[in-house]
Amino acid sequence: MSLALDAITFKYRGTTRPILAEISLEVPSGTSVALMAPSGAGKSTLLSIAGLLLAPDSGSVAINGTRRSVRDGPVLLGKEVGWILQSVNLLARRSALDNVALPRLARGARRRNELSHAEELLGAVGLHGDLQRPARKYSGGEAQRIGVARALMSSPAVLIADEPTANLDLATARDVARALFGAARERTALLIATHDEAIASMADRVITLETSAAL
Ligand SMILES: Nc1ncnc2c1ncn2[C@@H]1O[C@H](COP(=O)(O)OP(=O)(O)OP(=O)(O)O)[C@@H](O)[C@H]1O
Repeated sequence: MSLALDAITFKYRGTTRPILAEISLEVPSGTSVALMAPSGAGKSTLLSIAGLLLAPDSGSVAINGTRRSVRDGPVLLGKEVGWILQSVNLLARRSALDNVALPRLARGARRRNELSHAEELLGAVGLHGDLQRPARKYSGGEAQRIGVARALMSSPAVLIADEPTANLDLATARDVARALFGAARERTALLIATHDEAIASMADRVITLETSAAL
């Protein structure tokens, strides 16, 4: 079991009722779960808890069977836990290959191996050809694909995607999502929040959060 949330309850300070109450879900390795909910229902909050950025009031998070807390977050972030957000923040002047490989190179990995792994992952998300072009020359959809490859570079046990296609037009968003699901399959446990039903339907399972009257 790669990601397991058990009875997560969370309330923001100053609010009266929990935004999340007793939420449990499991994302086995190699599978995906899409989280859908109306705006404000707590998707990002739940993702932050799953990604060890925010401590729940009660309940637990386990990654690969080991219970983890926010204290583990800084160590596991970008390694066992990968993130993909709405904006991808690439290094504009560095190549697509460098953007994907740099986090690993910065940790002392061997350049040749890492560049070849980066090329394989960029291929898995549909980017082929000249990967030496600076990142600023890629379109929004292509940049987000580079972000997906970058997040997969450290072979994270868990990949958390918070509305990763929200800044793209509908057709591009769905293409990028297809690439994301394809590349993540068999590599990681993917938990993705989205408002787009077509994207959610690409996941192995869809979970809908009910709106909580938190405030
Ligand atoms: N730091 C905070 N302090 C107090 N309330 C917060 C804080 N962050 C978020 N909230 C509130 O908690 C609720 C859930 O927010 P969250 O961002 O998790 O929702 P969401 O489902 O991801 O929404 P969206 O789809 O619009 O991104 C919202 O009502 C939000 O205003």
